[in-house]
Amino acid sequence: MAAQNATHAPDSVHDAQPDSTRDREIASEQEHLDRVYQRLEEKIHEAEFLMDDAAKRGQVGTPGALAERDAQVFQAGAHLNRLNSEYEDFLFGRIDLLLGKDGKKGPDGAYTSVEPADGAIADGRAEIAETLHIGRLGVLDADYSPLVIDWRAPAAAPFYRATPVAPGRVVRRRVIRSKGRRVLGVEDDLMRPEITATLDGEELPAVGDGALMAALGRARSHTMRDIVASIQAEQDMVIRAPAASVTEVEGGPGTGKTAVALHRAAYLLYQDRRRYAGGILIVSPTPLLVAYTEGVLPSLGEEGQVAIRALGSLVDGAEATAYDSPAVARVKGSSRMQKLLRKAARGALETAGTASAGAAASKPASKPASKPVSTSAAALPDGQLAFGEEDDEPAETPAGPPDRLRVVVFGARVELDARDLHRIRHSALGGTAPVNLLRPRARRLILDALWSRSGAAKRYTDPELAAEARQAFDEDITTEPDFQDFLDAWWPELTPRGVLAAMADERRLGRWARRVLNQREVRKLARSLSRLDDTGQGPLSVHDVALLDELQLILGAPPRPARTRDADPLDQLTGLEELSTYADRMSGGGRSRRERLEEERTDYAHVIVDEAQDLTPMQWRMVGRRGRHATWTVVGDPAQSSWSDPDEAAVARDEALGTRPRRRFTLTVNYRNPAEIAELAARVLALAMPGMEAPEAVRSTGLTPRFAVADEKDLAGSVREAARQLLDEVDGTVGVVVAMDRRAEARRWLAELGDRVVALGSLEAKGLEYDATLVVSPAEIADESPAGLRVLYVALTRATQQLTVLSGTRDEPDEDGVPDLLRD
Ligand SMILES: Nc1ncnc2c1ncn2[C@@H]1O[C@H](COP(=O)(O)OP(=O)(O)OP(=O)(O)O)[C@@H](O)[C@H]1O
Repeated sequence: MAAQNATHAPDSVHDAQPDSTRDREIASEQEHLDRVYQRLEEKIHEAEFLMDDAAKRGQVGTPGALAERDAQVFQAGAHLNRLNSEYEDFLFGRIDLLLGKDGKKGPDGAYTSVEPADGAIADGRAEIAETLHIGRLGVLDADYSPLVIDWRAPAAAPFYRATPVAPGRVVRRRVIRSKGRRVLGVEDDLMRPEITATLDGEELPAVGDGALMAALGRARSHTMRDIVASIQAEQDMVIRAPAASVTEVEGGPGTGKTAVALHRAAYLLYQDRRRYAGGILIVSPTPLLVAYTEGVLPSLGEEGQVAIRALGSLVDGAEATAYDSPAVARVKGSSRMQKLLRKAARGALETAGTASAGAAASKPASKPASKPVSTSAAALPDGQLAFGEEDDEPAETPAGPPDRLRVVVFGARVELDARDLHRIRHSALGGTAPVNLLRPRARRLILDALWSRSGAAKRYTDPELAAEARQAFDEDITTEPDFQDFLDAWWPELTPRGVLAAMADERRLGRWARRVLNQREVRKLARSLSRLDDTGQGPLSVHDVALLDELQLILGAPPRPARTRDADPLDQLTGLEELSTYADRMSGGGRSRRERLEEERTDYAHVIVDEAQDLTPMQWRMVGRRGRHATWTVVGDPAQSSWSDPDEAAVARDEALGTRPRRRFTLTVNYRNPAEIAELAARVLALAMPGMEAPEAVRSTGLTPRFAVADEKDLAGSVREAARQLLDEVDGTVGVVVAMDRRAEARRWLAELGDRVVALGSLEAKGLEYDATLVVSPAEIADESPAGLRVLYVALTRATQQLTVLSGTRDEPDEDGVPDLLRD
C-alpha cells in the first residue's frame, strides 16, 4: 500500500461532493439513527417495566415468585446494560449489498451469503438488495428485521473485510460519524467502482474522503480510542480468528497489535460469553500502557469479564514502582533464577529468625529455645513429660532459629541438638514439595526423633501398647503451646517477600547462588534487593514481581480457613453483577466486579499478551501459570524487544503456551507513523535487526523529522525549547523520550509546560503514542542496554505527526544535526 497524503487525501472516493448529496446522505442516516433511538427507547421502557414488575413480585415472597423475579431482573438488567451504550457513537457503519447466492438469513436477520447471486450484476448495473447498519450492539426492529447489526456478528464481517479486490456482495461501505443522537458526517468507499448501482431506483452516491485517513489524522489524547469503525481487513482476520489454541500476531510498530488485541477480547466475549465467563486476562508491559488502553473495552460495551493488568501488578498485593538497571534485570529475568529461588527458599529456613530470613511471623524466633519452660507434665501411662530448659539459660539469646529442643520425659531430659535438628530439617526438605507444606512432615520427624531418643519404645513389647503410648506421647507434646512456638520459630511460614529480603545478604546469596550466578551478578542482585526491609516490604521492581510469583509456587500456601466471600445471593443467582451503566464503566463506578475478578482469579479462560517480545523467561512463567487451561492471543514485535536474550525467552514462551496448536498472523501496515518518520526509524531497524522488514506507513504528512543539537551547558533548556516548539505545532500530546536514567530530571525540566507534555524513560514509551515526539539523545538510549537499539526503535516510532531528534555530543551529530546512529 502506498502512503497517502493525509492533508490532501486522494480521490479514493469521489471528488468534492455537491453539498446537496452530502446533506441528503447525512439526512438519510439521521433518519435511520432516529429510528434506532426510538426503538432503543421502546426497549428501555420494556426493560424498566420488567424491573418494576420484578420488584413487585419480589414483595410477594413465595419461592416461585422470587425465582421468577430473579429471572426477570436479570433479563431486564441485561437489556439496560446493553442499551446504556447508546451514548457513544452507537451507529458507525453501513454496507450496501448485492443479492446473495443462497437467499438464506442468519439469526440477526441478515442474508448470510458472502458471494453475490449469479446475475446480480447485469451489463455493469446492479440493484442494491440489502442495506445493513453496523453498530456497537445489535438492535432488532419490532418485526425482527435488523436495525443495527453488532460489529462482532458474522453479518458485519464484510464491513471490515471487503476490498475492491475481493468485494464479495459489498458495493459501498460507509462510515457514519455521529455524536449522541446527531449524525455529523459520512465517508464512503466504493468496493465496485466499475458498476452503476441503484438503491430504490436511484443511483447510489459516494461521499467523503475515506474514514481511515480521517481517523488516523485525529489528534491524540492520553487514552486510546477504539477503532471499531475502521478495522482493516488484515486486522479483522486476527480479531475474528477462532479462539481455539494460540493465536500469534507479529507486526511492526503502529500496525494495530494492541488495538486488535483489545477488539479481539470484545469479539471473543460476544462469540461465547459462557466460555469466557472464566475471565480474559490482558497482560500489558507497563501501568502507563494499561492506563492508556483501559478505556477501549468499556467503549466497546465490554469490561466485566476482562482484567487488564501490568506485568508489575500481576501478583496480588504487589505493585512494581522501582526500576532495575539492565544488568540486574537480566539476572532477575533469567530462567536461572528458578534454581536460585528454590535454593533460597530452603536456605531461608535455616536462617529463619535472623534478620532478613524470610519468615512471615514477627514472633521472636529465639523464644522457645531460650525461655525456661516448666510446663506441667502431662500424665503418660508410665512417666512424665516436660518441655524446655531446666538449667539456667541467658535471658538474651542471639537471634536465629532455635538450635535445640529439650523435653523432660520420665524424669529424664531428652534433647535434640543443632546437628539433630539440622539432619531432621534436611531430611524433611528432600524432594521438591513446597517448603511451607513440608512443616507437618518435619513435625513428624521431630516427634519420631524424640520418641526414639526417649527410649520409651523399648519398654513395650506389645506393638499395640507401643502404638497407644506413642499416640499419647505425640498428643501431649503437640498440644503444648511451647512446642508450637518452637515449630513456629524453627520452621516458620516463609513468605515470598521474606525470602527475597533474605537474598539481600550478599554472603548468604553467594552460597545459594553457587554455580548459578557469578560473583558480580550476586553482588548486583543482593544490592538491588536491599531496597526491601527485613520482611520484604519496600519498593519492588517489575522483575521482582515475577520472582515473588515463582516463590509463591516454591513455598506453597499453607492451608487456611476458607475466605468468606461477601456475595449477594441474588448476585450469584442471576449474574446481575455484570450490570453497569456506560457512565459507571467510564467513571470507574462499575469497577467492583472487575476488581473482584482481578483479586481472585489466577487461572483465566483466555490470556492476551501484549508486547510479548518483552517478557523475560521468569515473566513467561508467571503469565503461563495464569493460563494453564486457557486459549491465548499473543501479540508482539521482535524488533522492539528490550530483553537481551530472545532465545532464552522463546523457550520459556513455548513452555507457557504448551503444545497447543498455533495460528500465526502478520500485520503489515503502520497506521501510526507518517512515512517520513517510519523511514527514519527504519534506519535504526536495519542496525538493530538487519534484514527485518519495516511495516509500510499508510499515510504521509510531508513533514520530515527535525534534528536539533542541544546546548551542552543547558540540556534542560534545549529540551524545553524543542518540546515547546512541538506543542505549538500539534493540537494533542507531546511525548519526550529520554534515557531511563534521565527520567526524573526530564520530568522536572518539563513540569512548567503543562499536561499535554509527558516525559518518559525509554522503556516506559512502549506501546504509547503521541501527536509529536521528542527523542533526546539516541546514543544515550541505545547505549543503555544490550537491547538499546531496539529500545531506540521503539522511541522513534511513537509519533503520529511530528518527530524531533535532539542530539548531545555523544550522538556525534553532523552539520545538519543528524546523529551518527540515524545517518543514512
Ligand atoms: N484500523 C485502524 N483504524 C484506525 N486507527 C487504527 C487502525 N489500526 C490501528 N490504528 C491506530 O494506529 C495506532 C497504533 O495502533 P497500536 O498501538 O494498536 O499499534 P501496535 O502495533 O500495538 O504498535 P506498537 O508495536 O508500536 O506498540 C493507534 O492509534 C491505533 O488506534
